[in-house]
Amino acid sequence: MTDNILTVEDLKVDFHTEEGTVHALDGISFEVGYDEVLGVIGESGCGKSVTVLSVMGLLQSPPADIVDGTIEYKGTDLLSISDTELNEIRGDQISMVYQDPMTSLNPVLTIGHQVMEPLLRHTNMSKAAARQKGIDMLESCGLADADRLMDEYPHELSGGMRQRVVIAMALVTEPDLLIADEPTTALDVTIQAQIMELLKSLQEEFGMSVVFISHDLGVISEISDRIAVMYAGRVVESATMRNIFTNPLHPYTRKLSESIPSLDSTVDRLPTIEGQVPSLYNPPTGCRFASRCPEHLGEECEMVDPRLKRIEENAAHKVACHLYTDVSEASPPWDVEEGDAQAVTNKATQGDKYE
Ligand SMILES: Nc1ncnc2c1ncn2[C@@H]1O[C@H](COP(=O)(O)OP(=O)(O)OP(=O)(O)O)[C@@H](O)[C@H]1O
Ligand code: NI
Repeated sequence: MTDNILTVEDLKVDFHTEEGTVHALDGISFEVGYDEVLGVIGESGCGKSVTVLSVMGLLQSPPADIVDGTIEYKGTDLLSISDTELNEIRGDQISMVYQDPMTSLNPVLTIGHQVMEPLLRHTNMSKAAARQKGIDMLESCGLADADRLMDEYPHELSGGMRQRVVIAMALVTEPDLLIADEPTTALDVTIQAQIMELLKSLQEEFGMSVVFISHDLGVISEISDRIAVMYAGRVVESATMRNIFTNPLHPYTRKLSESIPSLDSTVDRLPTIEGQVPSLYNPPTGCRFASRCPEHLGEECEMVDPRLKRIEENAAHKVACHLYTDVSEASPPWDVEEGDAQAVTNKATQGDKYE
């Protein structure tokens, strides 16, 4: 058993289009622990959806082309198993909630049909048992009168109710990993808060792992244990939620955290980050944030691609930025070989003696 339920390493995805090749993901790496909620954040077009669609095996090829990388789910590389094996896992152990509830619901089938479908496909459950399980799950998702709802059609429901149905469909098989791609964006603020609350309590109840995508750091902070910040097809920082808030390192993350309105703020418009995300047809050589970065160091940032560095000895705080040095490259007193450590200790002890 590995420590993580999901480990994505160096994932590269291109799209071949008439205008050329879009390098949508350029070496994405991240991991999700058991029972952990990973928030993935970044501006529109930075590759959040492509990342999770790769995990789900749902990228259309062509135009998509997974050029490199591995996606390990419980130690199995999802990129190297057969479609049949992937189908077994998808919708049963791993399920996904999409941004727009209407795209995940079939307008001509009843809610009951759709909620029971994953159970009938992935388990040996009888229809009656699947129906009961569906009703229970709709109720867990905060839908009253679930028995009657089972015989209704999607258009008879409000947007918030439909999104609850979609969540119930994703959770009905009690998956080990739930992927939620901006599940509340289409909803108004009050309903959005209720759905977040619901997801949080269901995560605790079922003890599942979650990958939660959003372009809003405020929304994601309510549910995440850890956060991965994406920019232009890369992960630029990853750390615990607490560290992202108290000690954001990447200038892009700092900009994102400045753009969360504080509660007493009188400004109701989010300050946006100046400048444009670079084109992914022909991405810049160095740091992709360089052209917008207030802490730009000059040529190094323009020319040298910053790799993801681990900047703290024990914590898993990683950042891809030339402002920081990897712990393994730095030579602070604690960063010594075991033999040397002994020497340091001896020296210290001797020092004590002579005092
Ligand atoms: N089918 C496709 N053909 C060509 N390019 C694509 C395709 N799908 C995605 N891309 C490109 O891949 C990049 C990443 O897109 P993606 O949808 O993952 O962004 P995102 O971070 O999810 O954005 P949003 O917040 O708007 O949902 C974008 O540049 C997008 O234009
Ligand atoms: Ni998206």
